[in-house]
Amino acid sequence: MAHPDAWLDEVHPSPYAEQLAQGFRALRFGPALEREYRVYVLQDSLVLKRIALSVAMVLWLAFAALDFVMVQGPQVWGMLGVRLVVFALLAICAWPMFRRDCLRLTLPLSLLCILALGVGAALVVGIAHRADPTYPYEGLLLISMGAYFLIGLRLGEAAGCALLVLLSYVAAELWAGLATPQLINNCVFLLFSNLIGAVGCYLLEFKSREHFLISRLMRILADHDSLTGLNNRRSFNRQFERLRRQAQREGRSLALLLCDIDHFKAYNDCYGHQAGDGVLQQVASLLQAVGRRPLDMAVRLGGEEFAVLLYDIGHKEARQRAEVLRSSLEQLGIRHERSDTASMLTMSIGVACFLPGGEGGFAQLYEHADRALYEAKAFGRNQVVA
Ligand SMILES: Nc1nc2c(ncn2[C@@H]2O[C@H](COP(=O)(O)OP(=O)(O)OP(=O)(O)O)[C@@H](O)[C@H]2O)c(=O)[nH]1
Repeated sequence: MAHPDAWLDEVHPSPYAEQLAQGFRALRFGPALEREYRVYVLQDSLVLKRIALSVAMVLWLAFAALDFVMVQGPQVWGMLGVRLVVFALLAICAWPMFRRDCLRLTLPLSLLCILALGVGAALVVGIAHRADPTYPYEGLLLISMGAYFLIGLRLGEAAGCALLVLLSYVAAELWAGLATPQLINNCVFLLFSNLIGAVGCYLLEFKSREHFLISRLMRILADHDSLTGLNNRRSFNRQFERLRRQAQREGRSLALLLCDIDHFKAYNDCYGHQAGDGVLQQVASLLQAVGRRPLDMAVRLGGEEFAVLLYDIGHKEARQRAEVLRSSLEQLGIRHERSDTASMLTMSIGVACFLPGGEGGFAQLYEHADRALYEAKAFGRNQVVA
């Protein structure tokens, strides 16, 4: 039976596959992936954080109403004062949290809100316990569980907040003069609840990290050809439109090289399909070398047809690059005794260009390059037509 992680071989080398194979029990990736994951978590939990903040504000007001019912005496005004300050702080945090461009602020604001709720609740309990030691303290549990499960914090952040809330509670109870056995009992209860929260939060974060890595790998698998590792037609179609718009915006040109190996059927028939696969991989490496800048793109369109999209390159230079590509395959000297064109494997290339300010879309550029490729084949193969 195949090893359950055998599929990772298909996406090697990839930092996501390597991290998945290495494991992440300490809930930490390598520095670059860790940065990417943190941005992903922030984006992913933004809606959750907004909902949690709205619910917290409503509940906080409901608890304020409950204070009125449960506590008779002047302390209620102190409790309400604390509730009011915390509510005002939540309202101030809510404003940037609901703006579109708030991503940078969401983590510090979430931490501030949960700490304000926790320390505020501990203070309210302390004020109440000075007069009535039977006043419930379990609201603190809700806040700790919210930190662990509700607002999309990572384990370290959630546990840090819950610990500070617990310490504030102890300080408030010492100030209130709560009997030591009751304080110990309450603290043990809160500590055990924190333990359960931390274990649950660890498992959630572990799954979230695993999901992050697997979803990135799935995207790579969906966008790349498994034999050559080049982009496939689907990602080419999608990214072409993005690059075309960028080229138009920046007044740059865009060149498309359509490449087709000559007499590849005959090569397969003569040397076998596996040797043919090896050749496709070698050709892919040549294409990658030609389209190696960040905005270039090397693609396997299907079978023995490839494309290279070159950003910010004019007609003349595109033709030169195509010529380099054609001759680099020739120079590999892969024997092809059944070729009518040459004694070695060759390819034909059609070139077309989008010039700044030019009209037309993908279909038009592709049609021009395809026509040029057809001519290269018709004129005898192993050549570039632009
Ligand atoms: N080894 C291998 N062969 C493939 C793969 N995909 C497609 N092919 C083969 O590529 C060949 C393409 O043949 P044709 O379309 O007739 O083209 P050609 O023989 O190169 O002829 P010209 O393009 O006119 O020079 C077919 O024999 C396909 O079986 C692949 O993944 N691996």
